[in-house]
Amino acid sequence: MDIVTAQEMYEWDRVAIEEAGITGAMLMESAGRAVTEDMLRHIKGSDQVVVLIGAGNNGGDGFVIARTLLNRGYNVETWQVVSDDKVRGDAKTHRALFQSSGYTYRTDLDGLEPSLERCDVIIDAMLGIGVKGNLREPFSTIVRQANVQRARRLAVDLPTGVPADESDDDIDAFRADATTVIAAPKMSAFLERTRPFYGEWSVVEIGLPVNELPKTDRKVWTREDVKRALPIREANSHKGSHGKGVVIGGSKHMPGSIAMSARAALRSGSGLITIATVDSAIPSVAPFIQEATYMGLEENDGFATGQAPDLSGFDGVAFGMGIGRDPDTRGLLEGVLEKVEAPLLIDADGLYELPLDQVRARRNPTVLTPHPGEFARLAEVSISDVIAHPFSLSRQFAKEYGVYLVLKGPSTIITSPDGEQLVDTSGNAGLAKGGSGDVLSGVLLAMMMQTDSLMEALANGCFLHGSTAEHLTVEKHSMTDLLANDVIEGLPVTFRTFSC
Ligand SMILES: NC(=O)C1=CN([C@@H]2O[C@H](COP(=O)(O)OP(=O)(O)OC[C@H]3O[C@@H](n4cnc5c(N)ncnc54)[C@H](OP(=O)(O)O)[C@@H]3O)[C@@H](O)[C@H]2O)[C@@H](O)CC1
Ligand SMILES: Nc1ncnc2c1ncn2[C@@H]1O[C@H](COP(=O)(O)OP(=O)(O)O)[C@@H](O)[C@H]1O
Ligand SMILES: [K+]
Repeated sequence: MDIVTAQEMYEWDRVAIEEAGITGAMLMESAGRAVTEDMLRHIKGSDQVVVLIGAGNNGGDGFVIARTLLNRGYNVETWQVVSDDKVRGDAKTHRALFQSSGYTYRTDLDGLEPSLERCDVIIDAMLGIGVKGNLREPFSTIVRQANVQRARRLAVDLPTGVPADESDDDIDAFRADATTVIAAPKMSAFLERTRPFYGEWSVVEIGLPVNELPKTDRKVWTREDVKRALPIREANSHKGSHGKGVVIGGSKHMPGSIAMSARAALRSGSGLITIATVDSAIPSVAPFIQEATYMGLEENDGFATGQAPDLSGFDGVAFGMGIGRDPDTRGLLEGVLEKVEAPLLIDADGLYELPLDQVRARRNPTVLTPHPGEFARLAEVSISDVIAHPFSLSRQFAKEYGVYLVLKGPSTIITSPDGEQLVDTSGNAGLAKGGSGDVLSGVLLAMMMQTDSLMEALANGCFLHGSTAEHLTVEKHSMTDLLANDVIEGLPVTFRTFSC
């Protein structure tokens, strides 16, 4: 499923209208009808519905929605919140259709608040992708009034006040319980600051000529994508067919991280996993992971040091989990960056003082898996910049350093060195705990060794990790008590949902 910016959406509309010959009014009719159909899940026959209509085409959709609901016998009050002369083009056409169907709308805004207080459902068709900057009156007052009502709040395309794209503006917007998105999700549905305004969202098809539309290089990675792309275990496979991987990390006082990464990699189908860690950590880790083999690293004061060991013969390497930030570890990291020819994943403390020039110089794939704080440090920007502009900063960074970047968060954005982006929305706040990232690194390492497409491998890994947290918090745990180790032990159920 493509993710669009406002500009890309306008281009799709242009192609539909100018090249495919679908009229704007026709598109608005199908959009309004498709949105109504979707919204009916949230509307009961006895509900009093208020439809709020603005000046642009989002408002035009609102006239179609109001007419469709009225035609079907629902109780609807329709409010155009701008003066008549502001409504133009296709929206004006649909207002005329609304009126010629025998329906009336109100514009006396003094009476709006009591209506909002009385109603059961508020449909927001005030502003869509055309919003610019902070809300002006009367929108800001109406949004404030709507947001405090007990009524269910449903938004058309996107909640009024939420921009479609990345933005630095403060957000004052309609707080939807659910949003019916037209044709394709907009970037803001995945951004930390704007995503909560959407509530639960769904996408409706509106009759755009899908095969003629310019492709975007940004997509949501869905369960169907995972089903198609997950590696299949052939009946006659042997352990070598599924990857021989090594996880390098851990320190005397942090032996747990590397154990979790290794265990997650094994649970995710790796053929063989070697744990490379400081000698002093091996006795505490080994009893818990008998399936792994071990490689001792030289240590100084409990931290790994010395040269990189011989890592030829491995199909994948993950570096950094629990390795600590001791300056003496740097030589080991530099050796790994220089010598490893297999795909190399770097996470956690491995990202702390990462020599980016050396990363750029690598001829083989490098995957970096930062959370926003780690990425801000790597890209030399503030965390609030990362939160506001994760798509563009990720793309810029991945292209500049030639890396696969997995920027973690409630929506995880995976970017290839040529700028293609996949977004994983699985997971929940149960994962906001120490150790979740270590588990993810293990799952990703296993996936990287079992498929030719690194992008698909990374997206599959993120999805498996996140959807395991989702099913565990439904069936067995709460978001409060869920631990990283629970996620590892929950992976088998996730895999089983894909294996039949
Ligand atoms: N054929 C199509 O294109 C289709 C489009 N579709 C639908 O159209 C929607 C996009 O429509 P759109 O481009 O008309 O923009 P939209 O968001 O309705 O409003 C623009 C108006 O808002 C105003 N305004 C802006 N910022 C403001 C602010 N801060 N505070 C207050 N006012 C502000 C702005 O005023 P201006 O700044 O120009 O004075 C202008 O009057 C899209 O989301 C989808 O729902 C579907 O029907 C499918 C077919
Ligand atoms: N609120 C959330 N919703 C969905 N996923 C989340 C949420 N919080 C964290 N995660 C996921 O949990 C993992 C946390 O990784 P990271 O921050 O590196 O954890 P740690 O450093 O504690 O191991 C990432 O995969 C991230 O996407
Ligand atoms: K809207």
